Amino acid sequence: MTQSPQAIKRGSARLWQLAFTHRILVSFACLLAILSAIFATLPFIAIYFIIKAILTYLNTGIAMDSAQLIGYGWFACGSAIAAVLLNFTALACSHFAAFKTLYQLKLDFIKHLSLLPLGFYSHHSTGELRKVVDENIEKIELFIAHQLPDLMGSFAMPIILFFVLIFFDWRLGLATLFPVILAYIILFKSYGQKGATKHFENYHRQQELMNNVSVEYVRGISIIKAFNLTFFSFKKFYDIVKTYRDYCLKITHSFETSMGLFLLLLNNIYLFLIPLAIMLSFHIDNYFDFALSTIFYLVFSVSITGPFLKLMYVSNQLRLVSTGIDHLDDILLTKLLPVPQNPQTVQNYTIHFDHVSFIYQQKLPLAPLAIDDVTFTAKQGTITALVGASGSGKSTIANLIPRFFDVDSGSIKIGDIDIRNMDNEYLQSLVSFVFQDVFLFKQTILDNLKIGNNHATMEQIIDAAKATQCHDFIESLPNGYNTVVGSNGIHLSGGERQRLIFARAIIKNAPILILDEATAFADPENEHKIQQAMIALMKGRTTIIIAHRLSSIIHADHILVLDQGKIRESGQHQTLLAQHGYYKNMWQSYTQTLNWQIVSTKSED
Ligand SMILES: Nc1ncnc2c1ncn2[C@@H]1O[C@H](COP(=O)(O)OP(=O)(O)OP(=O)(O)O)[C@@H](O)[C@H]1O
Repeated sequence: MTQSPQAIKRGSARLWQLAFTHRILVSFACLLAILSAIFATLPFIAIYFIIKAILTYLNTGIAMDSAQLIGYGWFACGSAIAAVLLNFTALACSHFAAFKTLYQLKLDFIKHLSLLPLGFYSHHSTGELRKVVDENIEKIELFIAHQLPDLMGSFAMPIILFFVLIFFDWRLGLATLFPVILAYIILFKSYGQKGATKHFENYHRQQELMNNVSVEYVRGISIIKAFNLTFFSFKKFYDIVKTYRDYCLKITHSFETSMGLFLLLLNNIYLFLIPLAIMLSFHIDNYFDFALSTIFYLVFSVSITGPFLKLMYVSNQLRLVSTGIDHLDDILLTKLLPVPQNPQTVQNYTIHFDHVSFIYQQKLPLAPLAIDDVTFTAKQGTITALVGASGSGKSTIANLIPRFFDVDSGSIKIGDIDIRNMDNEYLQSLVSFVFQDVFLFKQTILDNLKIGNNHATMEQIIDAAKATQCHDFIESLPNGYNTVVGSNGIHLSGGERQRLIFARAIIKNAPILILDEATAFADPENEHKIQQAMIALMKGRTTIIIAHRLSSIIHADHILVLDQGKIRESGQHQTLLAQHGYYKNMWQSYTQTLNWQIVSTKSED
């Protein structure tokens, strides 16, 4: 089912493409649904003949043929049962096809997500992705399993009705069909009205946005409580809910008249039928046949409403599901990073940036360069520190090395090989990335450490844990390395979690380390332990460290001072200080802040 972007159709065309993925099964389901619709009309025909027999008896006194009447009765029952059974089998087939399609689609989606560049996740929240996976794919399943057979039955029904209605008395038939046709003209006109499609699209997008923000809101509830914020102070959420409500109202208002008329006409067909029957009654010769037809049409008109309402409901759903699919495809169409034809491997781990520029929002004409013509070399086994003000481009440089994004110009090489010429899995195996945000899975500590390397021996794991100052606290836990993180009140401090992540990186044993220095957990004991863990981690690796405290990088082999995406100064700590430039100013501000902390602490004493 995985398709090239060009092969993917949009909107309802795409929905049909998906619906008929399992063509034979779905076609069979549709055929059975149509047959079920035909069988569902047969009891009415039997009823016609039963009424005819009764009226003939009342009119002429000729005795009714009871065997024939019972035959009609059995025919009506048999047809109704056949209609139910056919519908049941149609639904069984459509469900089977739907689950198969759903399964494949989810697999494709998850596979695609796993292949997307990691930078994709900085633009898409978990709430958004969850909605796309859960809701839109579920809607497709619902459409194929239920609504498609309904739609086929509902499409077949008007055609069958047309012939049945015209067959007995074409004038009464047209009088019955007239309000139905009028109802649909009114409804489709309102669908086509200016802005209706836009309202639907906006409604859908707003629903998605509300979903994302509500996830954010729930996640941030502790902060709201801690800062004693009221619901209304969480303005973003409130505004989005309000806008969503506005779109709901807009849609409701734009369809309120047409929908009202639609329902009024469909539910009151007799209002057209009876006056016409009265008018015609003055011009007919055979009252008996005419009365019979009129009764038949009055009975039959009641049963027409159901299928037509279903048709309306299913076409609405079709529109919603199609919009949902477009959102799904927007993600499926996100370009994967190009894969090299002849992937290369490296001989050494020196990183070289050659005139690299990068922009995040390429689609925006005036979007600034996050990285602007950056050139530097981080020699194998050395420590390169990135310093600079917030937004100067430190994280961007770090993110470009494992190809979270591809550069817009220039190149990044590891051991003289352009990273775009490497197999992505191979590149990831070369780099350990240690983020500030520490994320541990709700699994055992051992499992969390083994994420670094599933084949690591217990000895290697313990060695890594010892080097990063984790072993002692792990041993003190009730089940040691088999303690589940977050279970039974087991809570790890921020510093402990940070050190576990360091141990995991050591276990991965990648030759390149990208380290986003943690600024939290800076109490003296923890800081000392974290420093020791960091030294163990950096040993022998080509390290790029995003430094937030200048004191931690004074021994770095190379310091890059960034300013607005450009390298403003570079060199070692002492060399940079001797230049009396930007770095010196940063250093002075930094040391002043430290002194201020000491002074203020003293003054408090
Ligand atoms: N995902 C993103 N989408 C769009 N722009 C981004 C994204 N991430 C960063 N930027 C922009 O790119 C520029 C460089 O950001 P970057 O995160 O690299 O800076 P930084 O020096 O690491 O900042 P900090 O120290 O605050 O983390 C900034 O202008 C930032 O707003």
